[in-house]
Amino acid sequence: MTDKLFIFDTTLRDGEQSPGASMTKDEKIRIARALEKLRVDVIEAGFPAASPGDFEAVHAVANVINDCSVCGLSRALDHDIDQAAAALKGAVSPRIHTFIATSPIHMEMKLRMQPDSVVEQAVRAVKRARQYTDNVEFSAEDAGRSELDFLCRMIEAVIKAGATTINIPDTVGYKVPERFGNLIHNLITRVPNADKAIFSVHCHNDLGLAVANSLSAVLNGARQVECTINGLGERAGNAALEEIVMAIRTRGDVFTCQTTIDTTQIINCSRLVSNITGFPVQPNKAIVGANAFAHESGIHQDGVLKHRQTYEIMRAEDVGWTANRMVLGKHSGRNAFKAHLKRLNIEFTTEEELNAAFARFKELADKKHEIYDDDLQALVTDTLSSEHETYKLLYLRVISETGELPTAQVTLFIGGEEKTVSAKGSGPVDATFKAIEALVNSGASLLVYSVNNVTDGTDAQGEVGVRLEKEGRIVNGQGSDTDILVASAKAYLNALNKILTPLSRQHPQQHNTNLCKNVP
Ligand SMILES: CC(=O)SCCNC(=O)CCNC(=O)[C@H](O)C(C)(C)COP(=O)(O)OP(=O)(O)OC[C@H]1O[C@@H](n2cnc3c(N)ncnc32)[C@H](O)[C@@H]1OP(=O)(O)O
Ligand SMILES: CC(C)C(=O)C(=O)O
Repeated sequence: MTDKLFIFDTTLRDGEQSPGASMTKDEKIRIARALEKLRVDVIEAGFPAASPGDFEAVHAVANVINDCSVCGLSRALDHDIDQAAAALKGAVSPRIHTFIATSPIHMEMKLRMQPDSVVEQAVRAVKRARQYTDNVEFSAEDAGRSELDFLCRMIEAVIKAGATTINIPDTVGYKVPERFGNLIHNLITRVPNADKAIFSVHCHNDLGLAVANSLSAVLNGARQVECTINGLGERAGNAALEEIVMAIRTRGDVFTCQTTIDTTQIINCSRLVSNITGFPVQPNKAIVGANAFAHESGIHQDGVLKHRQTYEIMRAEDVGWTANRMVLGKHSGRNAFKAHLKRLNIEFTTEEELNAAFARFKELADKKHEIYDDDLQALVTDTLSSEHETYKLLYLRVISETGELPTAQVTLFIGGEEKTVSAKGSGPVDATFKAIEALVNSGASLLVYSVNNVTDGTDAQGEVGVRLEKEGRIVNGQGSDTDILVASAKAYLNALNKILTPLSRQHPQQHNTNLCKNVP
């Protein structure tokens, strides 16, 4: 007998708390649609009380998703709960998720509240949420460092108040698997009304143990796991959805539960999230890394050729990698192009968008031999995100020679007019950015510049990510092209187009000093 493990995806909420991963409403809708196809059970779409932009984004997601529950996070405060309820209006299955910290350090130092008042506030919050929906989740923030007796008391009280899901977060990623599993076991056996709720876990990856802790909890009775695509999330991130799901599926001999995830959608979701946030997936990342199913050494190749399972415990196709590729190139037509996009779950709402993407595809195919899925994803992101462009690149010429400062000549389309300028810089990218700034004068500062090749070979598309900051607001921009300088200019303009448009979501995090901002 197996039972169901619910998958609660929080890419759009905790994932978005990654410094620099803020998403616009449209980006959240695109990811939510992909998560619906992946068949997650719950999509946590945001924190409606955080900003008007996030409220709108949660509302929009709630109104386009039909096949899974849509959830909004709120503190244990009337105002936050009312905002969450209002944002979720129209959802087929709305869930309000309310939380309050239960560890001594959080209660004393952060909330500055007595434990009794914390229980009272939690009960009040759950009751208020229940006035809006019968699908209410309660989280005991920092449960991983909370005292067991107090946690039992709190959980019993909030279940009695109407919470239907009890989430046990390891908020700071402090637990180790055996202890975390024991905690879940103890809670489920000690709380008298535990059978009236589903126990859930939400693990952070500060010690690289988020997935291991989540799985240990599942072995001890947790039946919901909160996780994110690519493990995105606050600080070192959350448990990676793809790793949890594939571990449960691959080790059916160990786990007595199953998810209802369509695993073939995993790669599409991973690429989409990476593309939108500008956070690349490391090649050796489990399941979704480019090398996860690649074999390089002769002995491994020999083994796989003779019998695949000698070196593979999962099938690449089962998570959405294509085993037999239909090659897309400059001789391909619109139907093949559309078929590839359909497989990637990319849909255009208008014929113009499709035509623009097809024209860009043809341009790219003229420059490189083979177009891979990542190329398409990058190219389409460019097409979809160019809708609201105030600044558009028309022309770029960069001269770089030994012993001389590089010069960039840039022509931009700004508010209906073409404008050209030249500027020198310490490197070709620096010259390009300086020339753009000479025309735009944005006042933004560059926090991060990164380059990745999207596909292999010297004809690969380069994908550039930049992060700009202006008056505390941080945005990411992406651009892709076979010419790294053109990709850099596009990424910079993409970020400028976001930062100079009205604020959709202000991220609380101001700086990320771990990332490099040296510009060549
Ligand atoms: C572990 C997690 O991931 S929790 C979720 C984290 N996500 C976010 O913080 C979302 C983005 N946050 C925000 O936009 C803002 O912090 C807001 C809108 C939520 C609140 O902003 P502000 O009202 O300016 O408060 P600020 O963020 O400075 O401080 C948080 C306040 O909430 C209180 N608080 C924190 N958690 C809770 C809770 N669960 N229930 C009730 N109050 C809480 C704090 O004690 C503090 O109260 P104080 O102002 O009386 O000292
Ligand atoms: C609000 C809760 C679920 C959380 O994000 C955490 O504790 O990490």
